Amino acid sequence: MVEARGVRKSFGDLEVLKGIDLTVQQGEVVSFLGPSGSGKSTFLRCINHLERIDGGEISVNGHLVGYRRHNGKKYELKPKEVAAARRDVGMVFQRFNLFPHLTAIENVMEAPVFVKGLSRAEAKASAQDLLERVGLGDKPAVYPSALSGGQQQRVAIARALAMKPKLMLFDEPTSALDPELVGEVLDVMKSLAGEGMTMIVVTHEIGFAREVCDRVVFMDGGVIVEAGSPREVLVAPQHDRTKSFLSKVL
Ligand SMILES: Nc1ncnc2c1ncn2[C@@H]1O[C@H](COP(=O)(O)OP(=O)(O)OP(=O)(O)O)[C@@H](O)[C@H]1O
Repeated sequence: MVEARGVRKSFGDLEVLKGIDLTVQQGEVVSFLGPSGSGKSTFLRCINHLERIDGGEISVNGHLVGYRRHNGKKYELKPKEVAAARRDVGMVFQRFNLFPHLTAIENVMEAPVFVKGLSRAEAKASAQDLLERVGLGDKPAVYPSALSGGQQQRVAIARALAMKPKLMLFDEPTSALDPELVGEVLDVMKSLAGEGMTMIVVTHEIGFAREVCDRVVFMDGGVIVEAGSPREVLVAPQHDRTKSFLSKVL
């Protein structure tokens, strides 16, 4: 589903990604752990066309991110093609990013109506199903300001699912939540994982990484230091940098 080779990215003189290689199979759930500033969010944003990479290649579902190949040559995607490519990918951010002037159901309907051109009735029915799936079937008409952080994040997950993505990216989805609300969001993510969704999750929730993820990637200083099963990386890490990080967070 995701194939990254030698991905490099700098902001000015700051080299944030120094050659990332990663393959994520369909249905796999991969978590990214690492210290603040190690490049985890930047890598996710590169996968979703939110940042342009400076070197290497990423493909999602067989399509090169940012480019298409024709007769062996690479051509930069036009904005319309980028929009089409992004439909394969749903992303959930730390700070929900809901439209404050739209109700929960309108937030979920927005993209299917305006991007996919679905009728409002069709979009509304499937948005209601999605709200039910995230445990908010009774809140369609509520505005974000009247929802808790956990509820807003669950609406954000429903909104990302509304475009029927093949890959879901989560960028620290529980970091902005009060501790008592973290579990309800993780439960929704856990059930998505159980349904076979391919997911990449940047998180500081070690328990989620250990119990739900197929693979854990530890990143530091713009490189993948080690990757493996949750047991390999979290219980018996090989590298001092991983050990030192885990000793601070566990
Ligand atoms: N748009 C940008 N312009 C300039 N520098 C940026 C930009 N985005 C990220 N950076 C820098 O890139 C580095 C990596 O940031 P990134 O957000 O990817 O790290 P992270 O591992 O996700 O950290 P955190 O866990 O704190 O979110 C940081 O030093 C950050 O300040």
